[in-house]
Amino acid sequence: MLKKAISQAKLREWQLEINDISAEFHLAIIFYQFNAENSFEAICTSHSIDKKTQLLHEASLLKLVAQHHSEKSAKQDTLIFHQLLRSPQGHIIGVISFSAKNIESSQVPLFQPLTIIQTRIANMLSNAIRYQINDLDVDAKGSVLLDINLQSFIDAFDEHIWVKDTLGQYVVCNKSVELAWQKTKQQIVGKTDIELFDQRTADEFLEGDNLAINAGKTVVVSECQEVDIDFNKVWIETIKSPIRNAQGDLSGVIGMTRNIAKHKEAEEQLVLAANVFQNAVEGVVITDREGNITEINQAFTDITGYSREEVLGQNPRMLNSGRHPKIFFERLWNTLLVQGKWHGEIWNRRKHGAIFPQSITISAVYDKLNFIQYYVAVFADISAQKQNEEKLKNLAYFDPLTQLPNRMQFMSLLEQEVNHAHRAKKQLAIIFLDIDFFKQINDSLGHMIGDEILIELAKRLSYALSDFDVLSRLSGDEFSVMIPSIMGTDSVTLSVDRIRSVFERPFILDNSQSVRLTASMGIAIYPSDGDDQDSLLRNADAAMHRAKLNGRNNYAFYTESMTKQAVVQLKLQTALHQALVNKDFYLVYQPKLTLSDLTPCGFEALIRWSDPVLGNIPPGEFIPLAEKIGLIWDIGLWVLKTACIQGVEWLTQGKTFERISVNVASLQLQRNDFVDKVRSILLETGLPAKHLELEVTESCMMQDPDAIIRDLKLLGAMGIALSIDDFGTGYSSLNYIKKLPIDKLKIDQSFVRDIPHDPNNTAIAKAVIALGHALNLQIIAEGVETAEQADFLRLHGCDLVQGYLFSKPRLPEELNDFLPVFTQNKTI
Ligand SMILES: Nc1nc2c(ncn2[C@@H]2O[C@@H]3COP(=O)(O)O[C@H]4[C@@H](O)[C@H](n5cnc6c(=O)[nH]c(N)nc65)O[C@@H]4COP(=O)(O)O[C@H]3[C@H]2O)c(=O)[nH]1
Repeated sequence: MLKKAISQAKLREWQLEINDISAEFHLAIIFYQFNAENSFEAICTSHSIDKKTQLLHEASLLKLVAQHHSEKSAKQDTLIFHQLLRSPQGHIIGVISFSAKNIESSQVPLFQPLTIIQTRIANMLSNAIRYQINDLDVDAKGSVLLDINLQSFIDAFDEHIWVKDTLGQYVVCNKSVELAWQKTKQQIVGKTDIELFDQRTADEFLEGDNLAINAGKTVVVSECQEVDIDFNKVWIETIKSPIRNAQGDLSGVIGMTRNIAKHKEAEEQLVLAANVFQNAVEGVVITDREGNITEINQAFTDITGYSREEVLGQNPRMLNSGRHPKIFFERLWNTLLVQGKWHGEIWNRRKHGAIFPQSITISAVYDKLNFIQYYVAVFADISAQKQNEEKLKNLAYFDPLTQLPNRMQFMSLLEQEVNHAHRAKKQLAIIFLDIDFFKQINDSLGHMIGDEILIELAKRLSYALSDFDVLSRLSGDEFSVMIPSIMGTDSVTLSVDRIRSVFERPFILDNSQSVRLTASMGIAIYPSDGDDQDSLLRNADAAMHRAKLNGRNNYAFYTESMTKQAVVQLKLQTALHQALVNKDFYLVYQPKLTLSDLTPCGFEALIRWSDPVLGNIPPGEFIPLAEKIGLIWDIGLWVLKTACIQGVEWLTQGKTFERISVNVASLQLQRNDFVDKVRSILLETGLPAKHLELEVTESCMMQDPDAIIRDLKLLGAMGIALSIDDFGTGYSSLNYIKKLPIDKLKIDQSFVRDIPHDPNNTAIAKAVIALGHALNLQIIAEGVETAEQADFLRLHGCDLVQGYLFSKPRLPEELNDFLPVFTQNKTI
């Protein structure tokens, strides 16, 4: 893709250059620059180029672009070269295209001028490329003309060059030979080796001659270390080749001795580099500039599991773990292309699927022209290092015995939560827990057993607490719990209760012995008992000590009044759990009447709880608690079933009523099996749906109103009447009221209480009646205590009433006045 447009001024300069070169070499030259759509447009062309040649170039280039810019193509009798022009960072900035005709007749010499042109073009177009074009004499066909004699030619070489005839006499030698042998040409030419050297050396040289003659081709006859005239040790190599005349007869031997020190050095370097490459502990992968793997080392295979054969030609993205987002690799490539190097950590995937972290350095390797040629990545598997770091982190922040956060981690989390609670204006609680008499357990049963108990306790506590609570082991037998975002002391008491339940089961030890434990707890609340993590923990600790003083197996709030409140709450909670089992609940029924003629039309079932110890507890107190501790579902079903059984009993006794209404808590409605439960209770008890009414509160619409509307419609379709209780006290969304399949609105008793004297309540009562009637709903007023209230409601069109004025909620057997008896036998 074209990364940088070339300026018009530069293009004009190149146009002149292109004309110049094409005239010089009789070639067609075009420079293409890609446009934004990544298709190219011709920018500079040589004067001589015709449309046909240009089209030929373009067709061939298009094909090459599709093949990712390979650099040469042949078309018919024309050889077309495409030279990619890259910026020093490796970006393609354009393509220079040039062609020569009649390649059959001038294939070999043509190659050289073309190379020169390529070089020259590259020099012209890229500042990064510096090439010196030699002054070569080029004929029309492009062949290079040389005007030299053999002696001056061989004298130009540093290598020793000589020729011997078939008699073994030297016929030619160059200047280097004279220097090396410390003899003049005249002293050498016409002499044999025996005449020039000692016997051993002469034999050795003759043996080399024979070797080349017998082989019939150029052979290396010796490779050894010698001392040169400057007493430097050098590696030299001697090659010899037989010379034959036009008839094929042997006419002599040509020899050349050359200094191969550089070659040797490079060879040694190569061997060394290859050894380092293969034996490196780090994995090494080399790719070409397109990203195809060209080489890997053994460590790569050891780390990734892939053999050389499996990865050659593949892209390293085959190791991608999917753990890094796209932007990660975009940044990596950006750095690599701009800076030539990238270092960082990457998660890759081994052949067998496991992902692992590696520390990796990727470097771009440039060629002489500063084009990127390869990428080399060197990486180390740092899984072990990561694991160690993780272990160290664990040691610093977690208790090694229980794996719970330690004091340091707890305090840091507490600090964060305090800050959060401060911003959100919320409360949070800290429970400081200490196991009673744990020292005795350690002393009598040993520390191993003590540890076992602590581990088991940590597990039980983690299980009992909610996912949002933070449990930690502070030290020894001290634990702490942070409860973020509490709604008053009630929710803390619930957590305390859950923690206490953990101690109800004995702890079974390895030797099948069992121990019963208790704990003392202290509670501090943010912000009333401390406004930072230190004061909160300190005060929770102080409260725990007070709980211990109060006889252990106990808990205390930092603020004493809270402790009292919590004790009452906990007692109530425990008793409520027992009430269903012990059958301590019963129902009373309050009659509802038609206001116009005061004829009874039904009853509201209301629950009562009579606890043998705590006495009568009003529903206003225990229903919210039952909702909090999740008992409302069971209690609600018990009420519904009991009311239905009562309804059936009245009907079978021939007593008539329109409907019995039952209160439904919003938590009941939120269960998706509520409708099914109602249906099965009606079936089980035999009460016809037309005798049942459900009173729901507005607040039930607060969560998932669509699901609630769907369920209420199902209930309505069954024939059950639905009314909205306490209308006006809460949510009151007309939007939902409009959509709900309800029959009645109930004016809350708080609005009825002061009518007709309180102007606000009077206005609200009138508005609810008007609104309800506008929506075709019946209006019932509850808590009617006075004739004045009844008159007001009648005057303003209220349909139904209930209240102490007519009857208090009563036991079924006390309600005969409100249950007219049918004289005829009637089936239900
Ligand atoms: N001051 C005064 N009060 C009157 C008068 N007439 C009726 N009441 C009282 O007003 C409450 C009416 O029930 P609610 O608004 O549904 O309010 C109920 C209802 O929200 C809840 N509740 C009672 N039974 C159940 C039940 O079975 N299930 C559910 N979910 N909630 C129930 O407890 C609340 C209180 O119930 P209760 O104490 O039985 O109190 C009843 C009833 O005894 C009156 O003229 N003056």
